[in-house]
Amino acid sequence: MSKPATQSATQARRSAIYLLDQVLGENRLMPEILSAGALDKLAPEDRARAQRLAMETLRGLERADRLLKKHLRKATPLMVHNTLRLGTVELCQGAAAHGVVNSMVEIVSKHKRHGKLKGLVNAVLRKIAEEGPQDWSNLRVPRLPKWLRSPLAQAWGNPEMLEIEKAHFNGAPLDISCKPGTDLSALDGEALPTGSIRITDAGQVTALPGYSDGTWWVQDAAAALPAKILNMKAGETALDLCAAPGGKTMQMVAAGAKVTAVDISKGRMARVQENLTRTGLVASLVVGDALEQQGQYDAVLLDAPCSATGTIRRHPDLPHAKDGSEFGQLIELQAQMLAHAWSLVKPGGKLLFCTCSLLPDEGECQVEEALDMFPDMSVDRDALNVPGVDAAWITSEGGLRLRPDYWPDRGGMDGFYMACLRKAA
Ligand SMILES: C[S@@+](CC[C@H](N)C(=O)[O-])C[C@H]1O[C@@H](n2cnc3c(N)ncnc32)[C@H](O)[C@@H]1O
Repeated sequence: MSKPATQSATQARRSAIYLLDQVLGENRLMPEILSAGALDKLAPEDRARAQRLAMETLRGLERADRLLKKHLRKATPLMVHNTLRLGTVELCQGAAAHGVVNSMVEIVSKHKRHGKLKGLVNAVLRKIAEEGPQDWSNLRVPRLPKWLRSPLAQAWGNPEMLEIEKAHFNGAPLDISCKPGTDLSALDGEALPTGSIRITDAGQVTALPGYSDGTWWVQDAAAALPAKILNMKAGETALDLCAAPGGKTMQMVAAGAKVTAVDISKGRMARVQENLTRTGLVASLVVGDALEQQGQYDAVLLDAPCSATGTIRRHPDLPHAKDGSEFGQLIELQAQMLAHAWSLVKPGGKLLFCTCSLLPDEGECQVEEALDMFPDMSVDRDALNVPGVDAAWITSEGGLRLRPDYWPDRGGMDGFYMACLRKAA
């Protein structure tokens, strides 16, 4: 028998609070917490709801804290604070007050150590229910923490930074890539200029038409561009060096290329296999280090590990769980990977370097340095001539810079950098 709706909503909220405790207290990223099985016992709808609630709270955290500050005179334990933050975000986004307040009071009252604070939760959330929704919309768009805001504002400018933060706050729609010739009209989405299909308020992905037929897969419109730019032809060989979960591998296989997909993570490679099985596409899979691969390929695609700062719209946990201390190591690894990837490209072949980062050090600068280092490397500017690419996105060294504040009326795109590098024949 299914649980009553209120019980199920409270369960989802309790799990959302757990996710917030882990991100904000233990500096863990949501995918890491989820892959450790944190929500496995929940029904799929409750699991989706818990994740959505935690993400909405992280997006609105600055506003929630500003509203709560008025009502909290003493420091509250993190779990109780996160309960109040979640309650505040839900109330300010229009959820029914009695349901939210009762549920949050029940969650805290059952907590072994903090049960005695249920009165505080009740009193504060009742006040927020009265005044919060109006105050909420007058507050500024939440800003990134300084450690990340400063380098990004320096790279793109202060007004642009505000637009990027607006895009982060708005979250991301669902974008879809498909096999060539697929009819996706049943999805009722918007056809984007670059060829992806965009669905707003998609709900559960696995319930969308065509999911089980495997004709399409989820892939942000920006993330779909590297393989479009690489433009593989039937029968050509390609090495996808950091492949999981396999979006770009699937695009290249669907174009007819013979693809070898490499990823260092066995668990993430299992997701590539699942995706290939569902879509009926075939590639050779190698679990291993990109730096240890050998051979010669018509094309190499290097989607290097990076700060992932271009994906904050979909991963609002990132600025809260990280502090930028690993950036230096990542930049060094990207340079090593780029150099090794270059050795795997046949004469006359090409390397597509990309990162889902907003930091020029992980994009433009990597390519500028590689061009200085390798005399047989040049940028293939003609490769950027694909439908929907705006000339304003092309950088001085010949790469493509994408930012979350582009396409503002369409719902934005992930931040990405990519360049197609051609080896002399
Ligand atoms: C940005 S994700 C790749 C996304 C993928 N290209 C797609 O389109 O679906 C980066 C991947 O690099 C992998 N990775 C990190 N270090 C690696 C290494 N030394 N060798 C191979 N893969 C690595 C990670 O496991 C992760 O799956």
